[in-house]
Amino acid sequence: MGRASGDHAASGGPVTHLVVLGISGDLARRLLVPALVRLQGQGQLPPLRIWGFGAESWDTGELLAHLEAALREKPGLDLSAWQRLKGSIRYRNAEISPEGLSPLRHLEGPALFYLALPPSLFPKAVLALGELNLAQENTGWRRIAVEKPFGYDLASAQALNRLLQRYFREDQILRVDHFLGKTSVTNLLELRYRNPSLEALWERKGVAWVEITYAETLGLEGRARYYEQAGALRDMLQNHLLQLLALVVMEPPSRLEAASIRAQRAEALRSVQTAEPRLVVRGQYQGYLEEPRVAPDSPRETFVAVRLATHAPRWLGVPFYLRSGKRLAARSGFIFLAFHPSPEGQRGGLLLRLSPEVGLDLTLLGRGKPETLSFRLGPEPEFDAYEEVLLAALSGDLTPFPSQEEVEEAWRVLDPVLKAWEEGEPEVYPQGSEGPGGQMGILKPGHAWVSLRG
Ligand SMILES: NC(=O)C1=CN([C@@H]2O[C@H](COP(=O)(O)OP(=O)(O)OC[C@H]3O[C@@H](n4cnc5c(N)ncnc54)[C@H](OP(=O)(O)O)[C@@H]3O)[C@@H](O)[C@H]2O)C=CC1
Ligand SMILES: O=C1O[C@H](COP(=O)(O)O)[C@@H](O)[C@H](O)[C@H]1O
Repeated sequence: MGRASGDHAASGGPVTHLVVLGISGDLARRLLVPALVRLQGQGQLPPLRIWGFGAESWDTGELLAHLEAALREKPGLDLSAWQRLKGSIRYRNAEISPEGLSPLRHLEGPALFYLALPPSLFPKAVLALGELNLAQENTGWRRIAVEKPFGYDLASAQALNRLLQRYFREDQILRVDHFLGKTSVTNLLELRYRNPSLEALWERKGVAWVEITYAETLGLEGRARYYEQAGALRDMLQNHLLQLLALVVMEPPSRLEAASIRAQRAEALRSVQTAEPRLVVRGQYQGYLEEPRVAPDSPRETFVAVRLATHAPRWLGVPFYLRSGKRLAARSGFIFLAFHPSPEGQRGGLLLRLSPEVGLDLTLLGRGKPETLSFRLGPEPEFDAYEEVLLAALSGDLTPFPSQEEVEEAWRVLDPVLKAWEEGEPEVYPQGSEGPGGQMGILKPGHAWVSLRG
């Protein structure tokens, strides 16, 4: 690794350092580096110097070959942008410790430290960067991006926040939740903010229940080492799904800007009542125990469903059903607001499609059968979720990053479930199904999950 100080781009502007801890891992290969290449192709990146650290005993050439092989599998990616970007990447095989990261000691200029590491290494990484004084902004801004899951439970998340705050200010800390970078998710906020009339419907008088589902057909994708530690609750529910819930529950922000949006999301999460373990269901797909690197008696859940409630006056008495799982019948992410039934018992609703399609279906009742109007919202997304995350991180826009309070409130909601799950085991469900039958048991009478088969 060469010198890391006093760099200037050919244009004369200061170089931004992007330090990726864990650049040899799956996230970097499949999501972060392709996002960087696309941004490079669109001319969105400042002059960058990328310092990659990983546990593989490679040299820079070997890392580049590994990244390039993955990029070649991505259809439509502009490889000429990769040719321009790759010259700025340097790799080092090092331990995550002050000694291992010591080549960064004399880094000068603005820098983003991105923790693309197993979550168990986050504390070590923060400590190492802090002890090397890399949070100090004497020569340019400094930020740290911490991937999810942020902590393992409430106590570990609080400890990680304390450790971060020993070295970094809150506005230097970026807790990554890539769902907040999805256009389909930002659309939700825009929809509410730009259509104040919708707010009359967006509450208990208009809505009987809310369902938030993120179903995947994918399985472990070679991530057993991580998933065996995490499971569906920590992988999807604590972060992505509770953030979606916050965007539904919150009062619209007074302005579409980071401070206002983060404050409203935090307030919404604060209003959510602590989960009751009897209203949570965990499932495991048949065959999970035979996956490579999975313990033969693993209790890890690949599906979770929960019924939650909030004290927010707007939503008092309205149940929120959240679920996510792997190897289910369909890839389908959506938020469904079920309207109150007609006197004959029929129901309309508003379905916000998040994945794979993005849009909105409004079902209303007439004399015949219910009619559905489908809309697309907004233009084709300009950037994908990780592109948005990287752009925001590099520009210092905190909007897509949950605050300390948001992550801690989300853990507070789920902590009793983690404790209850120290005993018992998940219900097995067939691959390609709607998930474990037990999810029906948490619904209130007359309520139903939206079928994944459409
Ligand atoms: N992969 C994904 O799809 C997503 C991942 N994330 C998050 O991103 C983070 C990283 O995940 P992912 O890339 O999948 O994990 P991986 O296990 O694939 O990669 C982790 C990286 O950390 C390195 N590493 C592991 N142990 C050490 C060590 N002791 N010292 C130095 N480096 C080490 C690995 O090196 P080596 O490869 O050489 O072992 C690798 O570069 C996690 O927080 C995850 O939750 C978030 C969203 C999606
Ligand atoms: O963070 C994660 O998200 C993905 C699902 O998100 P998507 O944007 O790829 O649809 C999930 O597969 C993965 O397990 C989880 O870590």
